[in-house]
Amino acid sequence: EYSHIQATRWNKNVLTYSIGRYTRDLPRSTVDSLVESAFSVWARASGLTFIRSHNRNADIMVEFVSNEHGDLYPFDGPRGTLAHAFGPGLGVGGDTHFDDDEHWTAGKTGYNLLVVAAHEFGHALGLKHSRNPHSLMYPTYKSSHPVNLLSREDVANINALYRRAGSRPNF
Ligand SMILES: CC(C)C[C@H](CS(C)(=N)=N)C(=O)N[C@H]1Cc2cn(c3ccccc23)CCCCCCNC1=O
Ligand SMILES: [Ca+2]
Ligand SMILES: [Zn+2]
Ligand SMILES: [Zn+2]
Repeated sequence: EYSHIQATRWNKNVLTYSIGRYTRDLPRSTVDSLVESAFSVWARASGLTFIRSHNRNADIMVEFVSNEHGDLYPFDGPRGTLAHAFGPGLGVGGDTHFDDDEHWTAGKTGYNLLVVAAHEFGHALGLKHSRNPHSLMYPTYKSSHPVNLLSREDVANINALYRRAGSRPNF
């Protein structure tokens, strides 16, 4: 079990991710593109770069698992908790798990993978929950979010954590 060295933010601008176990609810290519889209939501707002890798020592491991799955946070069957993500750090840091007892979809029925993944990756980057129901980081699932998912508050919070990483100084 990793001794999870919890950090408040990543100390690098380029992060790798790898997808392990998939869900049977969606074609793999659909999962790949929804995960990529969820990362790009945060990339646009933070200046961070996310690169997909195919080995298990990526910064962020993305997996669909159910019930007991090897960390201290077993899932709970259908509904209830939909997913969780560890905050920035070595080893298990950033790792994101989706409860495969949920019905994952790319649309309005079931739980929309893009919406949930974008919320989880917010946690994986170091964001906490927001009390603003319009925020993507609100603690409960909402199927309807604006097209680009992030509220002004989400953008402000990710900017506070990663001041537009990689941007040029304005002189
Ligand atoms: C915001 C999500 C994408 C991620 C969060 C998990 S996390 C760690 N990443 N913040 C989540 O799963 N929240 C629960 C919160 C929740 C709502 N209820 C629950 C009943 C039992 C347990 C949890 C819940 C009431 C019934 C509805 C259950 C289905 C929807 N579940 C939720 O919205
Ligand atoms: Ca569940
Ligand atoms: Zn887990
Ligand atoms: Zn959350």
